[in-house]
Amino acid sequence: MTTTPIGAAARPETATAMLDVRGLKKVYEGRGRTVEAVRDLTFTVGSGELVCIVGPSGAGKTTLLRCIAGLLDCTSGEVVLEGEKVTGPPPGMAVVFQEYGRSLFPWMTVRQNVELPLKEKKVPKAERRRLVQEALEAVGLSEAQDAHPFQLSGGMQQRVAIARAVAYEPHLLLMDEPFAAVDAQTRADLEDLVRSLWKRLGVTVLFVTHDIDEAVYLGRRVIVLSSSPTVVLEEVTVDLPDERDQLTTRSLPRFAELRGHVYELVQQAKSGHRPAS
Ligand SMILES: Nc1ncnc2c1ncn2[C@@H]1O[C@H](COP(=O)(O)OP(=O)(O)OP(=O)(O)O)[C@@H](O)[C@H]1O
Repeated sequence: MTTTPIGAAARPETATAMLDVRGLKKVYEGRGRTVEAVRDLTFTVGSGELVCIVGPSGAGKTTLLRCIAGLLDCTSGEVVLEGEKVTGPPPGMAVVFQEYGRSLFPWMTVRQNVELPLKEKKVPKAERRRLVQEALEAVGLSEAQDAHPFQLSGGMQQRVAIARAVAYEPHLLLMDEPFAAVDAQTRADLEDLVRSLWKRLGVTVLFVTHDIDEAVYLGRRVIVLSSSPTVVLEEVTVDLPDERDQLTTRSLPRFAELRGHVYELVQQAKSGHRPAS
């Protein structure tokens, strides 16, 4: 029985906006085909928040992340990061993709992979060494720094990708279905890793996932997208205790209520439901 209503989240009034997505629209055009992937998306992510985005397959989640990351031009609307309009990959952002196998360089060691963006950022050598060491320790991979990616499990490779993003000291960390390709146990461990890094480093995280349980477990807020052409269906506040662990949190009645609510929204989205404008 629901005792506390679940509803649209209040905007984080107190938090400074780290990310502002305003009226974002993306239409793909080419080869005589036009696809309106994202119709009109507006939302804010406050500094230090961990926000998850869920939506049906093809809802435009990857398109949205690519626009935020400055890898894709939006058709209209804008993305503003820390007050600056995004027109290309911004310096304060790091992205972790689903395909860790393709995002790591196989000929480089773990340490070299993590260090590479820092070299590009022209971080001095001693500072680079410290950042790489700290990031590898944070993801539990200090021992594997001289290994090559192919010598590691999928979960460990994804930890390397996370370490690389963390070492870069981003203000905003974008994660695009980062755990979709790992087994359930590894996924649970990586979810806890993301929460602990988020709490420890104070980084703002925008996490895209297909998995409703994962979104509710990780986020303080879940933004549910409609099916394509995409708009925000609802922003759900996750009012679960901040101290989360896989067993206790997932057994809470409130967790079940929130998961049920987000599940219903995603089902509605699949059947083409759109919010009243
Ligand atoms: N480069 C492209 N050219 C044309 N259409 C595209 C392109 N990339 C994506 N699309 C279309 O845009 C829509 C949204 O795709 P997108 O990959 O962003 O969705 P998604 O929510 O990330 O999907 P999934 O959850 O299945 O990964 C889809 O209809 C897709 O076919």
